[in-house]
Amino acid sequence: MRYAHEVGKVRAAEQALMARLPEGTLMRRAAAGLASACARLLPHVYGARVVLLVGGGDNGGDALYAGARLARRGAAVEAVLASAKAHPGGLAELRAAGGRVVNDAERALDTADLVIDGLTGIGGAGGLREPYAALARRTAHVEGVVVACDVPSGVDAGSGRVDGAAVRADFTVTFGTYKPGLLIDPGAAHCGVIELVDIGLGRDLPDPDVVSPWPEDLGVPRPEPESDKYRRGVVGVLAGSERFTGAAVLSVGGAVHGGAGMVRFASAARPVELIRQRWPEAVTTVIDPRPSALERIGRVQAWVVGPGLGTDRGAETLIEAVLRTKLPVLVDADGLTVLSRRRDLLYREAPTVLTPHAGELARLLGGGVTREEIEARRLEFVRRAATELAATVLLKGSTTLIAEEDRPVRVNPTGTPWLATAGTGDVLSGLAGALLAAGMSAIDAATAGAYLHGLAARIAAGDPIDPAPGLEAPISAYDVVTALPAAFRTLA
Ligand SMILES: NC(=O)C1=CN([C@@H]2O[C@H](COP(=O)(O)OP(=O)(O)OC[C@H]3O[C@@H](n4cnc5c(N)ncnc54)[C@H](OP(=O)(O)O)[C@@H]3O)[C@@H](O)[C@H]2O)[C@@H](O)CC1
Ligand SMILES: [K+]
Repeated sequence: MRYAHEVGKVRAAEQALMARLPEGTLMRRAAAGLASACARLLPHVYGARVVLLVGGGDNGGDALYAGARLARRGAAVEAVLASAKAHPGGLAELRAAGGRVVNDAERALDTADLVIDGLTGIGGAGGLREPYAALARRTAHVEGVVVACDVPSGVDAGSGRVDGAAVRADFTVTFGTYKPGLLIDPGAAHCGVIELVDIGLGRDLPDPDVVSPWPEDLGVPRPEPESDKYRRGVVGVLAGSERFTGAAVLSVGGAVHGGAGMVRFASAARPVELIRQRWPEAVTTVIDPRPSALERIGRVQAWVVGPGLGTDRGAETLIEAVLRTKLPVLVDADGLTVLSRRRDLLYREAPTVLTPHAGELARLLGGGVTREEIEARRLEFVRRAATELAATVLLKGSTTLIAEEDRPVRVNPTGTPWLATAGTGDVLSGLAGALLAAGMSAIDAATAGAYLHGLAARIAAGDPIDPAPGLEAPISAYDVVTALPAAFRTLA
């Protein structure tokens, strides 16, 4: 896992450690890490043109000390000061090493091989003011490599929020621990490649607030030689209606390719007929929306309910029946709309996974919360939703977040903008439901489901190893289903 801590906790850990170390030690460690990362990015340090963008806080201090180190190795280092308060010790060290302060930012940036963005770090608050904002914007036209010190300036370190101008870095060298804003969009998209420099915070850091899994953290079960279809998990899918049939096909597709030992599908006559044709491996039952409907379907280990189900009384009856069982349930799409008027159904003993996008979550939370507010403050709202709705909440978006009360929020590292297309959410519901039925915990099934879904989309859209922008192609939700086996194979 990659671990991230809220800014207040980073500061507390830094203070605890600083109290035991000679003054300035931490900044020197940070600057040494930053300078050596920059040196690796340059073909030659000697003779390279390096420009420092320096704000009035310690982030600027780090940049100045790193610049001094590069100057001592023969780089031509120029500093552009955005504030009259630039770190005095750092400035003195840069000058002593042969670096200089310049006023003509345009000229310096035009010819830079490498730019260190030291405008703001964890102390940045709100949208960037001038002249910081103009300098941040100007970095978009730099031909050299842009390296952000700790956090790309203009990105809110705690949340990833970007309010106006922000640096888009090729590399971000961050200190001590990741910050949530480096892992969550739009901030994440401003970081480029992130390198974590250990400055010794280790034992002073508490449990993380946000984590992002590596493939080896996912714990997706593999069938044992003696596994039969029941042991691998039977997932029940209640989806589709006479009017909406496509969502059912996609959800069952996600479940079939999600490793379920068996998929039981129950719905109205038309979607059942379609599933029989498209997914003959599913066991189907035509049901009426009655409280006793589940009895006819047979035994399952987890339920998926909602995609294409409609939002009428019949859909509500089925959702109520499923949520009254003692089995894990994943509710998606129309199921979420029904739940927004029946939140009473959520307070149950067995695990519930909700998979809303921001609009659906706004409806579920109620109280005047808007989609725009959720999109701007996704971390805060996913946490709040997990607590208020007593469920595992997977909030879809350009970075999918997964929250459960009293646990670090998980950030999904896979995905592609091409995933924002109709029907992909239905695939995720079946996939995560199959993982629930296989015995994974709610948060692990949601995390692994989001990971595999995002990776399958990348595989379908283009090159999964080097997804260079421009080389990817549009995908359909069905392409995501088809690419799921390739996504699973990467976990082997
Ligand atoms: N603590 C440690 O031990 C260690 C800390 N380390 C480093 O320190 C960094 C944190 O330093 P920090 O606390 O000084 O804050 P920082 O990020 O430089 O920002 C403050 C400056 O930005 C300015 N500013 C803020 N918002 C603005 C806006 N919207 N628009 C424009 N300006 C704005 C603000 O201006 P002011 O409000 O004062 O006018 C002030 O000048 C951290 O990220 C890491 O790099 C490492 O060396 C490891 C050890
Ligand atoms: K910065």
